[in-house]
Amino acid sequence: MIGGGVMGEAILSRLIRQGIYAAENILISEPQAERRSLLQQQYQVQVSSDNQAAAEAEEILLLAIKPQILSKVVAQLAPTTFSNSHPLIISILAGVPLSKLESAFPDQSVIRVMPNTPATVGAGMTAIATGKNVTVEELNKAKNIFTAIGEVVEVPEYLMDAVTGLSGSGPAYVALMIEALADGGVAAGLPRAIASQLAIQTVFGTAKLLQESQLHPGELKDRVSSPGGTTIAGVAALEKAGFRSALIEAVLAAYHRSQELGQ
Ligand SMILES: NC(=O)C1=CN([C@@H]2O[C@H](COP(=O)(O)OP(=O)(O)OC[C@H]3O[C@@H](n4cnc5c(N)ncnc54)[C@H](O)[C@@H]3O)[C@@H](O)[C@H]2O)C=CC1
Ligand SMILES: O=C(O)[C@@H]1CCC=N1
Repeated sequence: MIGGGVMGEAILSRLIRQGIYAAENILISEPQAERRSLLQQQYQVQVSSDNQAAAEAEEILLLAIKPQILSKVVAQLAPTTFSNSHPLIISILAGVPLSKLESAFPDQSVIRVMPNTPATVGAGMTAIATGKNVTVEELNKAKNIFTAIGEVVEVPEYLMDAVTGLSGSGPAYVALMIEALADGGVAAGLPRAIASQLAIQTVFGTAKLLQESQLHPGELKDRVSSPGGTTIAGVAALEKAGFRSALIEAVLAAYHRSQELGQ
């Protein structure tokens, strides 16, 4: 793995916990010394400050750096890096298209994925788009990795920026909503800890109910909204504040930023 940050850690921690990879078979190249020691102490993975060491992986090379520095990182790898090894290259970089990845790693199998941070607890959502050199076996290997940390969906590459805007960035939108729900509870007199517990479990429970019942979200909203009751008063306040359009605009803003990052 090149890049041992938030998302890299989310993925490796779950893969180790699920027994998909043994810690000793994972090498993370990461320039921040404090990140290296945290990853080594917490997960017993191998760490290095040398990307070349990580790039010489035998099976999988997972790129988990910021999209803005991909070119710099690739330029620093030896031209002979892949002369003796052909790892499956998996990129989690927002916005970076397969065309750019394949020109950075000519003749290598490249897969573009968009995971998200709930992968840490095995509840991730990952979309996969495959490059032109990828075999069925390699695709299945990538699917197995990301299935171990949550749900997986295969999409055509042109949808990956939309995926990034929704599920890639989505945990931040939901966290913001949970924080605001708890604030509402505190405003109504609840102690912070109880307000947070109520907010988190309400969002978790509603998502679980929708996932298992296959109900349309609008149907669930109607079932909760008793005539003349409390819920419809809250829903009316949300509609007045443009809650829906705010979320739609958030996804679109992140989608457009993902497109920009891929330029
Ligand atoms: N944070 C998230 O929820 C998600 C992030 N991603 C993608 O994951 C990638 C990493 O994002 P985060 O983990 O959030 O960022 P981060 O900043 O937490 O992690 C990036 C890591 O790369 C390291 N780094 C910097 N320069 C480097 C170099 N030259 N060589 C090797 N490592 C270097 C940094 O020290 C840092 O630890 C990005 O491309 C992002 O688009 C994708 C899905 C979700
Ligand atoms: O904010 C970002 O750019 C990354 C990609 C999706 C979630 N975090």
